[in-house]
Amino acid sequence: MAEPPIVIWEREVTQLLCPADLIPRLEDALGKFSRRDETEVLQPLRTALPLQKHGGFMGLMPTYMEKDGVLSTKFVCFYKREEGSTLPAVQATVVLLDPEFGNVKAVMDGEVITAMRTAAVSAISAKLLMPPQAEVLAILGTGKQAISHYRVFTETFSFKEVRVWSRSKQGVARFISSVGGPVQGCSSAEEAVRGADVILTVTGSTEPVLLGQWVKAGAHVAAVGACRPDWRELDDVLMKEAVVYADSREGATLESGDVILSGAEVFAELGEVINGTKAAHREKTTVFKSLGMGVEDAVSAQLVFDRWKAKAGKV
Ligand SMILES: NC(=O)c1ccc[n+]([C@@H]2O[C@H](COP(=O)([O-])OP(=O)(O)OC[C@H]3O[C@@H](n4cnc5c(N)ncnc54)[C@H](O)[C@@H]3O)[C@@H](O)[C@H]2O)c1
Ligand SMILES: O=C(O)[C@@H]1CCCCN1
Repeated sequence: MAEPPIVIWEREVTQLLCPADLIPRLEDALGKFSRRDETEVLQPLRTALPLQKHGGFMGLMPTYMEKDGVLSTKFVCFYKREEGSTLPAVQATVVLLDPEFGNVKAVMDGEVITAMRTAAVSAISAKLLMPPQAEVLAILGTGKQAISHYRVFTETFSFKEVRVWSRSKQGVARFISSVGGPVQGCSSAEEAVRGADVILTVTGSTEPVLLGQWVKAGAHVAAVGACRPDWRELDDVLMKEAVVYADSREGATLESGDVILSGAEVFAELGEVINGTKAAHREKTTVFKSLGMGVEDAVSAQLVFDRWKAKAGKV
């Protein structure tokens, strides 16, 4: 009889995950994914079940890493929320299974995993693609992803200036008090991004919030929101001018409104740059379109599980 699954929830996941540990594991996972070796990473395109009545979707994100012995699925519900809504935009749970016996080993909070791994992958895109001596970071959006991105980026890089914009002044004020570090609130997205070397779009917007005419030549944009074919964060000018990278070429061409509706070509996956099979055009304006992948959740959940067992003396 298999042991009942352990439950590892938000506080413990937060204590067990840190960017310094996550980033190398995610770089390894992105490279394995882009090699398309099914014994390394088996990750079908996620299922997105429409929750019509509530303006959302339930995503099912299975991943199997045969060589590493990792089997997981993330269940994630994500919604387009109206301004002033107090409902969460994203709710997630990650299940880690034993691939040989099929039993569930652990059930974990997916909020912290999603927030941390998404920010860590954006940081990997910046490591590879931002201009040398990048000094100014601009963040558009002030929610969960904005906070995790602020924390990972300020731990990983040393920017001289960090700016933030939100569609509400209250959002900016809440963000500044949440992060507890140096950041300048801006009254418009244009004010935040003009002259910035790295721009993070982490909004729930379905229309462009970042216009190409505001973006400095050679800047790097990590676009995290707008993960549906008819949702946008970036305008056509930026998508046409930039060299576009993605976590998954298939994900971007089937799920990203910024790619689909602009007709932009995906030049490379981050994993291809990590594997050395595609160039990092740091000298050009670059966009990393992040959709999110199950393999990122799988390696994050395995790290949490390993750390939990070590802490409980169960290695
Ligand atoms: N790429 C990935 O792997 C990944 C992972 C998780 C979430 N996401 C996406 O990232 C986005 C942010 O997620 P979150 O968890 O931070 O959500 P959140 O609700 O915590 O924050 C959303 C932020 O966007 C702002 N916003 C919402 N609608 C807007 C609009 N129309 N114009 C301008 N700003 C607007 C909100 O004010 C808030 O500051 C969502 O679109 C979510 O689906 C992507
Ligand atoms: O990969 C993820 O976790 C996110 C969930 C929200 C929609 C975009 N993808």
